[in-house]
Amino acid sequence: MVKPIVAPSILASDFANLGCECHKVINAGADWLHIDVMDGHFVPNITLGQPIVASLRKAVPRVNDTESTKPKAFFDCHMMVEEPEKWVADFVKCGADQFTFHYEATKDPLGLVKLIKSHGIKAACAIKPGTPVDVLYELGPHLDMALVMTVEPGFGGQKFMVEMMPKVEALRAKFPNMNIQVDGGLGKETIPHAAKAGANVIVAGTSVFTAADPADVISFMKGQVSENLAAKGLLD
Ligand SMILES: O=C(CO)[C@@H](O)[C@H](O)COP(=O)(O)O
Repeated sequence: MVKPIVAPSILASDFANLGCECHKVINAGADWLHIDVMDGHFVPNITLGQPIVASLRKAVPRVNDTESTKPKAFFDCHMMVEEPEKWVADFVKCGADQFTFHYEATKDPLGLVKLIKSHGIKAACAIKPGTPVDVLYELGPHLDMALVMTVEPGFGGQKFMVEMMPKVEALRAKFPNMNIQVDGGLGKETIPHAAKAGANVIVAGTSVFTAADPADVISFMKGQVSENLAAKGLLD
């Protein structure tokens, strides 16, 4: 059983007002914040690192922080970096709740999952569009989440690749109770494909942060995911 989760990608936010931008989408119904970390090597772009995540953590406390009255969120860190092993401890320290590494970036995916979990946070693995889904079959039982990229990683605002949906279907068939995330080009027009295929964690940058009414976009996407999960008997 899984829940619908919408994770706005902060890459599409106004970085000069990052805290307020995050509060805006959390107040509009976002469950997680998706934090795209790019190193200029694994992908041809550079985004943000630990100092920004640490600052954001002060503005957006952890979900289990009962003392703060600020809007809270789960930090879903998507590490588009080479040698992801090197960054686990730093990102745990600056406030990550989940560390998603790329299957293509490591020689020892299972060892990395164990390392991440040994720090007490959740471990997830992403695959690029050209990577076959079956690389995740053995790793799946050890993962908290699998991420099927629906664009080439590196940039926001790209076109959703509907041809990735058979990967999502295959993962949902094998792992009915696992969080399955899709990332890239998701919005009101494309969510029906992802929801039907069985994705339950939806990353959406441009469509949420540039919307006149982010709450409407988030609730539409959650509604689509809920309906499809319910039809499969998997809605938590
Ligand atoms: O990881 C990435 C891109 O590499 C994504 O998280 C995008 O940032 C999603 O942006 P939109 O396609 O929703 O604008």
